[in-house]
Amino acid sequence: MITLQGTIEEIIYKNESNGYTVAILETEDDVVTIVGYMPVINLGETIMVQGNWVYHSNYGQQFKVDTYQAVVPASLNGIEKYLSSGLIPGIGPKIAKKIVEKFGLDSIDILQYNPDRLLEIDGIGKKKAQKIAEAFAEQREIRDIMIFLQEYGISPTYGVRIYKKYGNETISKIRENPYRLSEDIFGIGFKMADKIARNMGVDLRSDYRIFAGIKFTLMEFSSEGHTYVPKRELVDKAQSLLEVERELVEDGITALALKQEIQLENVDNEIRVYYMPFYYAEANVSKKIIELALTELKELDINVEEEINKLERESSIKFAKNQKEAIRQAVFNGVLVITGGPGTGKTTTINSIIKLFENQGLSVVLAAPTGRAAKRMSEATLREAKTIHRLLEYSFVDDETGMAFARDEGTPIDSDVVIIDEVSMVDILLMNNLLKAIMPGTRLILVGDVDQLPSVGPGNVLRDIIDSKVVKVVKLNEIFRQAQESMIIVNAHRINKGEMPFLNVKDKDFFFINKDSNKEVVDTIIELCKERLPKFYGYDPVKDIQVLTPMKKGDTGVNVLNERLQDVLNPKHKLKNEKQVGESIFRVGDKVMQIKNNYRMKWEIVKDDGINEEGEGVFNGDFGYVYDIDEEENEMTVLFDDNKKVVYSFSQLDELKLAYAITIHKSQGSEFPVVVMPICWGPPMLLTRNLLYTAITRAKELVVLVGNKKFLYMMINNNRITKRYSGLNKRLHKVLEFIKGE
Ligand SMILES: Nc1ncnc2c1ncn2[C@@H]1O[C@H](COP(=O)(O)OP(=O)(O)OP(=O)(O)O)[C@@H](O)[C@H]1O
Repeated sequence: MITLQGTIEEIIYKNESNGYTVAILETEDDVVTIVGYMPVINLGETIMVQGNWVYHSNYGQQFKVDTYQAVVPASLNGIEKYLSSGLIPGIGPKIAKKIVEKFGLDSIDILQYNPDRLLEIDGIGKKKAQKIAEAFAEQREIRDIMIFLQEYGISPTYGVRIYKKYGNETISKIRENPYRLSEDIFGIGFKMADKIARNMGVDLRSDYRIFAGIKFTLMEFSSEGHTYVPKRELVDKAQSLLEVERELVEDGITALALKQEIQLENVDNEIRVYYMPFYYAEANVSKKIIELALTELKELDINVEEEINKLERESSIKFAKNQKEAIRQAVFNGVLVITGGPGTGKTTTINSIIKLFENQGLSVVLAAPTGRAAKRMSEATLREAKTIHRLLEYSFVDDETGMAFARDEGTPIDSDVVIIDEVSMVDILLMNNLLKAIMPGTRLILVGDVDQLPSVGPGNVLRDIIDSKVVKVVKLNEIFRQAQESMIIVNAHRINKGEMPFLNVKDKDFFFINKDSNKEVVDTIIELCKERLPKFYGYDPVKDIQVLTPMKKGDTGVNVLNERLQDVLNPKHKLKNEKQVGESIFRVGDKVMQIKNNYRMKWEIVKDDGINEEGEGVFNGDFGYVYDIDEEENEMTVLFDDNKKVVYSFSQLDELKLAYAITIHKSQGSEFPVVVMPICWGPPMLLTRNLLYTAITRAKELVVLVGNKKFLYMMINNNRITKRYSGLNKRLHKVLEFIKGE
């Protein structure tokens, strides 16, 4: 084994996910290429490497690194390069130069032991000095942890996430039970945790392993939307994952049930296995729905039919029979479901219900599951509508508890009527949290289109409640004349009934462009967004047009479409900063979407009058534009709706994705002026009628489908509504029977 020491002059290649690096090392008397797994080396850093010389047929002589250690950089040049590499947020090339000019070879020591002295540098104030000191300390800690993780084959991308979760307890926590990684870290599944554990010598048949494998399998079922899984299926799947005897899995399930981490339930001679939170949620939702439905309401001293006539006169419309029925039932029921497709008058009905109650002096609150849906509800009713999370005052409590809902049984929502829109998107956990905060005697009105895709999270809440028939349901089914003008609405209803849509009717809003190959489809979509739609209809290609696709991967998936659309709609430009994250590039001006809820992310609205507004929370599905990329500070600023400015550190950029194209699943609850969608081959599990229905009902003004009609027909005929294991319907009946004493 040979040892070399030198400074990293250049990083030629680095695979972010596994740490494989090719770099140029300048030693005292030579310049050499080094290759190997070195996840935590940085430009300008001085390192000592151990390994051997190898000969590569294309690249010649190289030094293959087996192990390496960092050495505190010894030269002024080395220190400056190291500090300016972007490793420490707050220090960019300019500040690095100043630090080295001031402190010379002591620079690193000053950062480590005496960061107060940074104040001596022009341009560094107290706040900035503190930020740099913290970042430097964290960087040191991360380095030790990364090296530990690297020994067990964990890539740097995950290393950072693990560190964020466990902090300086990382090493001890993983040593104690490596399987916790699969529960705690987004992106680490059982298989990866298992590999690490096996590397550490954990036994194949250990309890930790069996429990983790069972819980992981159960979570996989829930990520497909199931609230429970039949025990047989769970054992089959967990056994093939764990590769141990069946009895061990069965025993593991019993042990977990005794520890109350899972719940077993015998229904019609089938044992159902629930992950605990879903069990509690399902049980509470059923109890609460029945309780709300049966609680006697404070009677309103009105003649409902007269009120309805009055509302008709005031809004100069004649309600359809079912609209009247919905208004009537809203008065008499603790729980009412109003369902219907697009253009069937849901919004008009809600507006009338709100007016009726408000006229009687009752308070009404409005909410919807996503920020965008809440915004639309607010625009349609001219009243404040919140996200359900906001309504329940979801917020940070303390480090131990994390985020929690402040509104619950103890501090319920203070309102006589609660109306929730887009309920098809609400999963069992959120429904449970919502119902906890609703007092018996409050009227709850759930509005939604049951034919949309079900919630992303587990459960089939709206459908189960409707199918159970235990509460009043009014289905709106008349498409009003005004709505009939729109082919989007007419076709949405046709598709929902399994009929072919009317395509390319002159002067209408629903078009199909025939293209056979995937390449032609993508080329046409690009051309539509860039040229045709802006030119002929005046649409803004980025703001107004949304490309929706069923798929993430493949020729017509979001990744490819985004790359192509970014290329033409926001091309590379020397004045536009860029930042590469994984496979994609963010560029100033790009359209992006937040892909997970981050309740603690700070935003600021900068107003003309100089009084700025501040708040917290950026949510899954929020759209924004890249406003600034600052290499010096390692930060990217995004401008969201209402001019909310949010600053992301580079390490948070995995919360954002390019959004010229998004998946149909991610589009739920949003609306766009124009929807463009590829119609191509894909797995039948995915290409379903309600996926197509959801996509086209997102468009307000224009739909353009591009592809092969064969696949359009295939989607319309594919009425497979993927079965979800959910016990809510049955449970609602059980609770009702119990209360009635049957
Ligand atoms: N009773 C009625 N008579 C005539 N027109 C009506 C009536 N009710 C609603 N409309 C009109 O029908 C159209 C669709 O109604 P509305 O927006 O309430 O439906 P919606 O179900 O909320 O639709 P979407 O889900 O697409 O938002 C609107 O233009 C509305 O003014």
